[in-house]
Amino acid sequence: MQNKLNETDKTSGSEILLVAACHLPTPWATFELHGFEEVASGREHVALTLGAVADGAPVLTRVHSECLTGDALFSQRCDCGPQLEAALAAIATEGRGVLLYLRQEGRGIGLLNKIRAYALQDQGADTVEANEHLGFPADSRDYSVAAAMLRSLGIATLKLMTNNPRKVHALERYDIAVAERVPHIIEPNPHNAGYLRTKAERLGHLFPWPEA
Ligand SMILES: Nc1nc2c(ncn2[C@@H]2O[C@H](COP(=O)(O)OP(=O)(O)OP(=O)(O)O)[C@@H](O)[C@H]2O)c(=O)[nH]1
Ligand SMILES: [Zn+2]
Repeated sequence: MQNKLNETDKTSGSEILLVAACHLPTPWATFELHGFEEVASGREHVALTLGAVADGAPVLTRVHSECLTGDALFSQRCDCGPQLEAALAAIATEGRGVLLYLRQEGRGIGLLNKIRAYALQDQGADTVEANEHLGFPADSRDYSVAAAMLRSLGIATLKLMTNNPRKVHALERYDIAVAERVPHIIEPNPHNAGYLRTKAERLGHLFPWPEA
């Protein structure tokens, strides 16, 4: 691990620095936690790995975008928290895998703008309309930093846990191969059913949306 510290990756469009790594015990497994800095923006991202991920075989992978409300505050407006837990559990069951935790909150618009978007949704807008009303695209995320982090960890081929085909294509654009898309579907609740329906109908997510 030590010899990888301070390694940079400029090949994917994002220059990153692997700053430090440590063990991270969790309820599912003791992962290795790798802390990265995105040089241009100073944004800090982390990766959790388990097992020998750099051996060339496809790696069970979750590329998770930050959702403070869902990941840390138990929000039921979205499916992020349960998806995060399910991904860590799946990697632990497999005994090998990686979870990238990317600091692109609110599909890239940031926490406070996401709260603005939620306020508009409280008035009846859907998640796409709310972003557009605020002057943002429906999804501003960029996966070049994800590709750089994967490369730094020695990972080139994924079994990617996602329902979002645009995430698959975005990673492939940065020369990360997705050998398999693994559906990552969470049972809906009464608060997120509309959000999941909009993701299916307007954002192209691949899951059957709940009946109204
Ligand atoms: N702007 C905005 N962002 C949201 C909203 N709800 C969740 N998010 C953000 O959306 C991101 C998660 O993206 P999702 O669209 O739920 O899922 P995904 O990552 O594209 O796809 P999966 O891999 O299938 O989970 C996180 O950064 C959340 O903070 C919302 O209503 N508005
Ligand atoms: Zn969320």
